[in-house]
Amino acid sequence: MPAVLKFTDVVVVRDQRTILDVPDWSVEESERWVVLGPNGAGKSTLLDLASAQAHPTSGTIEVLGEQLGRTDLFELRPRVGFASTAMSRRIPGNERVLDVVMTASYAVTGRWNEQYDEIDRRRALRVLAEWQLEHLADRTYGTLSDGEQKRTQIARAVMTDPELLLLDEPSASLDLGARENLLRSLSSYAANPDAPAIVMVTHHVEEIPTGVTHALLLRDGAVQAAGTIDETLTDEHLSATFGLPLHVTVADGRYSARATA
Ligand SMILES: Nc1ncnc2c1ncn2[C@@H]1O[C@H](COP(=O)(O)OP(=O)(O)OP(=O)(O)O)[C@@H](O)[C@H]1O
Repeated sequence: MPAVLKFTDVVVVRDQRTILDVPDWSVEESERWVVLGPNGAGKSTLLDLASAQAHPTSGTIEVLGEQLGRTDLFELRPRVGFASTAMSRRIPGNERVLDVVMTASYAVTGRWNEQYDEIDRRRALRVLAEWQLEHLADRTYGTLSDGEQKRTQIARAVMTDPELLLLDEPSASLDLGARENLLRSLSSYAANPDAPAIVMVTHHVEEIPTGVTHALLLRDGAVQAAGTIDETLTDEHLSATFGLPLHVTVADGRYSARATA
């Protein structure tokens, strides 16, 4: 079984500056990764590569066993679920929530003339129910709260039954209750052995759902540490990543961090 994601000697250069340098990183099917790092560390760039939205300047990337640059992206992309604020901005505000989720089957945003099967509709309704959104199926996307929009983005990302799920800051900007509810949903989704491999980006260790197995820490485009979450999310690695002395605590599978000086 090949790795779900494999980066080898990957370098991304923009404006003559190296914004990402990942010599060796792979994600296996059963793994759930969190990618942490300060603003500008290269986290979104990493997800753009993993979702086959961008190519590296050098190095090789294999997504679901297919090497970028040697594969048909239109076949590959539907196999990868991707939820991010950038994707959210492409969703028309007047689109019905059910359609936002259903159009994922056709890799489009904004309903046009596609013919949808009853099977797509039933699946979309099931996915909406799984993410506690069924009561909002007929609402328009633009009228949803931030928390409801985040859930809808994730529902859309899982609609195609992806083999890899990428989440860019799924709980950013949510209030405490909405964040905790979303983290609970993500934890139970991740706990299902049939769930795909997950790579989730966040700025805050408090936003890591229970069940995450691995962590990749980035600073200025470079990997500070990567591996199992308990070996990676240490005081030493986190302090080096964020550039100040930090103390990490874990309680019931949830992490928190605070400055020590
Ligand atoms: N097309 C581009 N041209 C020039 N610089 C770029 C380009 N895309 C990204 N960058 C720069 O690369 C760096 C990494 O950006 P990226 O968005 O991946 O970081 P990030 O870790 O996701 O940041 P944040 O947490 O603020 O979202 C930043 O300094 C950004 O300004």
